[in-house]
Amino acid sequence: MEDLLSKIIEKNRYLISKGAVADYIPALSKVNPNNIGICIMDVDGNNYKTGNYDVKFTIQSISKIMSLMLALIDNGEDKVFKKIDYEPTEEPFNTLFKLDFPHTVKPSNPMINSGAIVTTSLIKGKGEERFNRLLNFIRTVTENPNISYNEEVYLSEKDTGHKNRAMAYLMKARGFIDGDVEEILDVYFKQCSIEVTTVDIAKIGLFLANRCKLLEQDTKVCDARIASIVTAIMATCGMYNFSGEYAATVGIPSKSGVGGGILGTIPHKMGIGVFSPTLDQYGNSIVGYGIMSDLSKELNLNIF
Ligand SMILES: NC(=O)CC[C@H](N)C(=O)O
Repeated sequence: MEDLLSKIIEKNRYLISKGAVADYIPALSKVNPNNIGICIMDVDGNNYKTGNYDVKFTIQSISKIMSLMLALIDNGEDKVFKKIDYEPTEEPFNTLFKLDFPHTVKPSNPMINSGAIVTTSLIKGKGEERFNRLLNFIRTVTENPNISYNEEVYLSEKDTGHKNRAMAYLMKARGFIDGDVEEILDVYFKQCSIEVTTVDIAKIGLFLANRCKLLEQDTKVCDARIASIVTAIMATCGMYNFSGEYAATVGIPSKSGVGGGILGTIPHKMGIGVFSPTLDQYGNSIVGYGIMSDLSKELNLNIF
């Protein structure tokens, strides 16, 4: 298996130069573009790791599935989806478009930034407590108590996240979010700067695949319904406005982040973590997409 994973990495390495690291968050432009890592964990307890699988990167939008899980635990499905829709969009992840349309009453889905900011606002807790609860939830699911956030990336994003700030204030003005906008944005920026490895995100994928149960301990952290909702939203919205083509060509419910990570989950089977920092025009890892396509074909993982 490791041989196959190494071959897949080498086959896709040429794609590094076809993409670019995210530089709209200045601190992200400093990452080494040449790292490529894969980690796969299945429900039988097998782990396979290759390449730079243990290099840390910022979780970015992959955090949106964790905040969604916690918001669902805190509020229940009905309350959450009163505030955010379940629907895919053909707009990019950072769009403001439609938020001010007269008939719009909520963001399209929790995987684009506007929906994710609303999701974060639904996590219970005051001030630091909200972020700490999310961080602890991520530590529990990854079984990695050392996970923390990257202060430089957090400050860089807080400093330059004008578009996120604009959409958050617009949503506040339109009554889509309650609470203090700056406080909510602060949690959002911090959650995006949490550092993980492919092992950590593969573990999250495995947790979803195992219906919200930690594999080794056989402990149920939350209701299996939450895994079902989150996996469905990953399959339809997880790769932004590339989600349709990705579902048709890869067929693995996945979530990407501009840090270069892609998390895949195959219900009842396995979790996959892939990392390579250069991105395509949608903000998805360009090598990561190549690797996920090859894994899907070689291991027959397409769920559709
Ligand atoms: N696509 C992403 O990973 C976006 C997350 C990033 N922190 C942002 O808000 O722009």
